[in-house]
Amino acid sequence: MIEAQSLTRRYGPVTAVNRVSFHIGNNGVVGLLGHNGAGKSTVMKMLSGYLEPTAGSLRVAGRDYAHGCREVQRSLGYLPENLPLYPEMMVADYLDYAATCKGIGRDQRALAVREAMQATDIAGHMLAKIATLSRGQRQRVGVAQAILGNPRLLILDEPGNGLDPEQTGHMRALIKRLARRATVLLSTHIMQEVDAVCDRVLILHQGRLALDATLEALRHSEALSLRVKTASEPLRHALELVPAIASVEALPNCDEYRLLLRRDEDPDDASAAIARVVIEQGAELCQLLPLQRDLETVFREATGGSAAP
Ligand SMILES: Nc1ncnc2c1ncn2[C@@H]1O[C@H](COP(=O)(O)OP(=O)(O)OP(=O)(O)O)[C@@H](O)[C@H]1O
Repeated sequence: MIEAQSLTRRYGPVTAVNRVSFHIGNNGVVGLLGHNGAGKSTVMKMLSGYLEPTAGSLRVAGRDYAHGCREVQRSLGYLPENLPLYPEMMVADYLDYAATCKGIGRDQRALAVREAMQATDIAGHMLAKIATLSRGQRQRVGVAQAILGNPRLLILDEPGNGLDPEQTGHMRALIKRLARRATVLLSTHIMQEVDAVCDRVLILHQGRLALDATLEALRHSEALSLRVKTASEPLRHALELVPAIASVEALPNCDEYRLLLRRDEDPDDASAAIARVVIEQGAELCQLLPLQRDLETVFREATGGSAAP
C-alpha cells in the first residue's frame, strides 16, 4: 500500500525527516512512534499529500506521488494532528461537507455520514454545533471525517488524543475493525495503544528510522522465567550446565530464576531440558515461561536510551 524510499523533508535548515524508507502492505495497523519533534507528523503529512517531500519517492496504492496525489487523496482518510473544524457547523453538516470534499457522490453521502457517525459513536451529537463539543467528541468527529467512504488507507495522527478511558477502548476496537479492510498508520505517544492495536511499529528518532519491526519480534526475548517450590544452589549449578542456557540469574527473595538462552536456541527444546533438570534435582516446578520484552525498553534502546515519549 505504501512504498517510501529515502523520504526526506526539510523545513529551511531543519531536516525533519531524513532518508526514511519503509514498505507497508495491505491491512493491519502500523504504529509510528517517536519523541516530540521526531518527524512523525511530517511523515504523515507527506503520505497524505499535504506536504511534498524535499527528496525521495513515495508510492501509495501503486501511484507515484511525483505524478500527483489527487487520485490517492480521494481514497485515503487522514486525521491530522490539529484538524481544523468549523465551530459554527453542526456535526452532521460538517461531515456531509467533508464527504463532498472527498468526492463522495450525493446519493452515497447520507449513508457514508451515517456509517462514520455510528462507527465513531458520535451520532448522538449529530445536531450539535462543533463549538459545543468536548475535546474527545471533536476528536471522534475528526476520526469520523477520516473514515468517510471506507478508505483503503487511514492515516491517523494521534487518534487517541483527548479520549476518556471508555472512548479509548471504543477507539482501539474501531481501529482494529477498520484494519480488517484498510491499512492503518497511526502515530501515538502511548505505549499501551501500541500494545493494544499495532501489528508493527516504525520508530523515528531525530528524523531517521531507528527501528522497523513487528510487535511479535520486538517482544521476543531470549529469556525464560523459572519458578520452583524451593530454590537451591545445586539446582542453580545444574541449570548452568544445561547447554542451551547462557546464564542463570537467581532473583532475590523468591524461588525464581531468570534464564538467558544462547542465541538461536529453540525455547521449546530448552524448556524441555530445563524441566528435566528441575525434576532430576528433586525440585518442584511451579512455572516456566518465556519472558517478553516490554515496549518501553524497546523504545529506549531504539532511541539511544531516552525514555518513551
Ligand atoms: N512548518 C514547520 N516549519 C519549520 N519546522 C517545522 C515545521 N513543522 C515541523 N517542524 C520541525 O520538524 C521537526 C519534526 O516535527 P514533527 O511535527 O514532524 O514531529 P513529531 O514527531 O510529529 O512531533 P510531536 O510528537 O511533537 O507531534 C521538528 O523539529 C519541528 O520543529
